[in-house]
Formats: sequence, structure tokens, C-alpha cells
Amino acid sequence: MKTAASVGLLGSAFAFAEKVQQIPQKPILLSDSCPSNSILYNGECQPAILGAQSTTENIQLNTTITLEEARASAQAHENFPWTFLPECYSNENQPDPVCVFSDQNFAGGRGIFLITTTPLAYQMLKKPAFSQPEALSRINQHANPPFEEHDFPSKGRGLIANKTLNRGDQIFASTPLLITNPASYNLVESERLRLGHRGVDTLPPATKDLFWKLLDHFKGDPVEDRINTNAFDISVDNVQQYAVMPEIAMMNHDCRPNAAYFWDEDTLSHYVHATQTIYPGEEITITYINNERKRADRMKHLKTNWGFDCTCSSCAAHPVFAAESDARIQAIEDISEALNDWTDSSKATPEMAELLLSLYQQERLEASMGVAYKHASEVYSSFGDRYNAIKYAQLALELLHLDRGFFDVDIKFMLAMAKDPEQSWSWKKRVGHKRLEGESCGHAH
Ligand SMILES: C[S@@+](CC[C@H](N)C(=O)[O-])C[C@H]1O[C@@H](n2cnc3c(N)ncnc32)[C@H](O)[C@@H]1O
Repeated sequence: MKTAASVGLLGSAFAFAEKVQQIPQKPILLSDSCPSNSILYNGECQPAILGAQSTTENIQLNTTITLEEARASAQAHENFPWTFLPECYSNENQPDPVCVFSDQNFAGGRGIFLITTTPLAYQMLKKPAFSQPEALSRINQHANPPFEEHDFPSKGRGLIANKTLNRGDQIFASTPLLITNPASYNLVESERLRLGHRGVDTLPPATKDLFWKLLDHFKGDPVEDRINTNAFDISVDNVQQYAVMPEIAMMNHDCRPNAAYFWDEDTLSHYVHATQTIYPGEEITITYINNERKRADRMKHLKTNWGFDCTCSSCAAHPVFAAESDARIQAIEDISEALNDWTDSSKATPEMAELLLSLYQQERLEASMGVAYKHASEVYSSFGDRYNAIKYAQLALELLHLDRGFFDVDIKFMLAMAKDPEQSWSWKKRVGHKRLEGESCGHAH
């Protein structure tokens, strides 16, 4: 199940933008030992920003310089990490300036721009994605993709498989064209938009084309609209941000998807893998939402946050089938809760976990089954059943990796479980618990 902290399509940022108050500015002040408009980097004060002090009515654009001048200024400073002198804005609501930092050399020349504060931008430079270019050797390999673009009448462009994909096959792994910090919504709208436009202007030409090819669903400002339609919710150093990867932005939503994605903070990359067999001609889909909820709730969420009427098969199902599906979703929630009960009065049994797995499969929720396998592994462990605990830990590991990435905490637990269930905190925790009549014994075998 996707949590609030995991990656997901943006949507909510659009709603958030509407609520932000726009208030007058304050002069930019930087808080290190360097003079204003500079930053301590590599032991030297370097020009960090090209400042513009704002007012609600009027941005003082006369303080800005052309892109070529910004490039020349950046080049004039040895070891300056950005291709252009960053442009920044601040105000009372956002005293820490928000700037556009652009690096055209990032990811072998694909480029990237960050709209964020100076400390966070420089923090990002420490990631292997920036500091060890070889960390990206498996990323952005988009030659001979296993899919083709296709136009769907009800939902626009999407991707269809052009070869059989098996569970675990990588569909792509991409770095973002841009990462933007929600703090930018504290700026007055015209400044926020200006940073976005400036950022796009700084991208290398081929990457800029990828940006302009993106869908603008809401038909507002052309840059912000493309960000709102296509951005994913990501986390960098525990700060929630939004990122646009043009490849995954071509994938449509399905409440019962056949692919899953995760964000890897070290490589600043977004991975997409098949979670089941996908045959040539089938659309490759992801979910934009937590899809373990009832149909009306899913449809409302997609309409409110993404502005579209979901047309996937589980949204379009006959009311009778939709009601059966909703009942299974309710059962998934109830059983998961029962399996999570580790008190002495817990009613959890391995049979319950088997039912949970069956419900996930019946609901075609394979992409998020990792958590169900984890429940199964733990409940078998709690009754001292070593081999079933290992079997389900192995299955959990595969699916959790595909859905949550390399460093998820449950992955660590399942790795340990697969190795030695006897060392798990859950081992034999429920041995001796009463099981319902007709069920097999609750003792270790
Ligand atoms: C990230 S884009 C996906 C690619 C998009 N179809 C395109 O042509 O570029 C998200 C947009 O695709 C459309 N879309 C995605 N999934 C859909 C679905 N299941 N039903 C209807 N529209 C969908 C909506 O317009 C949504 O705002």
C-alpha cells in the first residue's frame, strides 16, 4: 500500500497551490559567513543567487540577467556547480530564498533543474547522482524500449508493451528533468511561475523538447500545468518534493496496474518494473493513488486531484461486480488489521493470511502484494512454521522491492526472516494461541 511518505503522482500540490497566501517580500539574506548573494561552497564564497526582491504587484525583473549572462557569470567562477547563476525570490512567508539551480551536465547531459532553497540544493549535490556519475550507469537507458506510445481515445497517450515482460523486468529508470520544493508555493504566483519558466529555459534542447511534449491537463500556465499533470511526489533527505520524469509521465493510471514504481534517493532516479506478465499489445499501467480503497472513493480522488474520470476496467465495472470488489477491499482491510494484532488476544491465524493473499489476487492487486506476503510470513513465523515463513518472506522481498525500492524497512525485516525465521521477533509469538474449530493446530511443527 502506498503511504503518504511514498512516491505518488502529484495532484495534491495543485490543490495546495490554490491555498497559499501571497504576501509582500523581504530582502534576501543568506545565513552563512559569506556576503549576501553568495554561498559557502568548497570552502569559498561563491555567487549562489541572482536575487530579485518581490512585491505582490511587481517583480523587480530588472535585477535579473539573461540566460547567457547567467551562464557567463557561472563560468567565471572556478568549480561553480551550476551551469547558470541561480535566480531567487523570497518574501516574509518564505524568508529563505527559493532559487532555480540548473545543471546541464547532470546525468550525462540530460540536465536537471531544481527549484528549492540554497541549503537543500547544495545538500542534493552530495548525492551519488551528482557526485559519482558512474552511479547512473543503469539509468536513462531509453534505446530499444520494451513499449511503444499509443493513443487511447479516453485517456490520451499511453504505453503498450511490444514484447512479453515478466514480473520484475525493468521498464525504465529515469532521472527527473526537474525537482521542485513545495516551499516555492510560498512565493507570489508570478515569481513561482518565473522560476519554472527560467528552469525550463535552462534545460538542454533535447530535454526541453521532452518537457514540452508532456500533457498539460489543466490548461493554465504552460510550465506549471505540465508539472501539476505529470509530477511525482518524492522525498529527498526527508523533505517532500515533486519531480517530473518524462518517461513515466507517459503511463496512464489503472486501479489494477501491472507495473509499480519507486524512487531511489541516492541516484535521484525513478524506477518502473512489471509486477506481472505483460503481453505484447497490453497497456503498461501504474496506479496514481492508493488503490486499496472502494470504487467510489478511488473515482472521487482521481477526479478531485487529477481532474479526470477514471475509465479503467475496475472503475467501469457493473455495479454488482463493483459491490463484490468493494466487499473484498473491506475484507482486505479487516484481515490486515487482525494480522497486525500482536496482543495476547490476537485472533490471527495462517489461514487468515492465506485468505488475504487470495483476496489480493482476486482483486488483481498483485503490484501491492508485498505487504500481504509479509503478513503471511510473519503469521507463519508466529506459529513456528519455518518453511512457510521463509517461502512468504521470499515472495514479499520480490514484490516489496518492486513497489518500495531498495531501502524499505520491511525489506530489511523480510531479508532477515528469509535467512533465519527463528531469529525474528515474531518467531513462535502466537504458539499456543487458540485457533478456531476446524483449523489446523497452532503449535510448532
Ligand atoms: C501523467 S499523464 C499520463 C499520460 C497522458 N495520457 C498523456 O497523454 O500524456 C496523466 C493524464 O493522463 C490522463 N489519464 C491517465 N490515466 C487515465 C485513466 N485511467 N482514465 C482517464 N484518463 C487518464 C489524464 O488526463 C491525466 O491527467
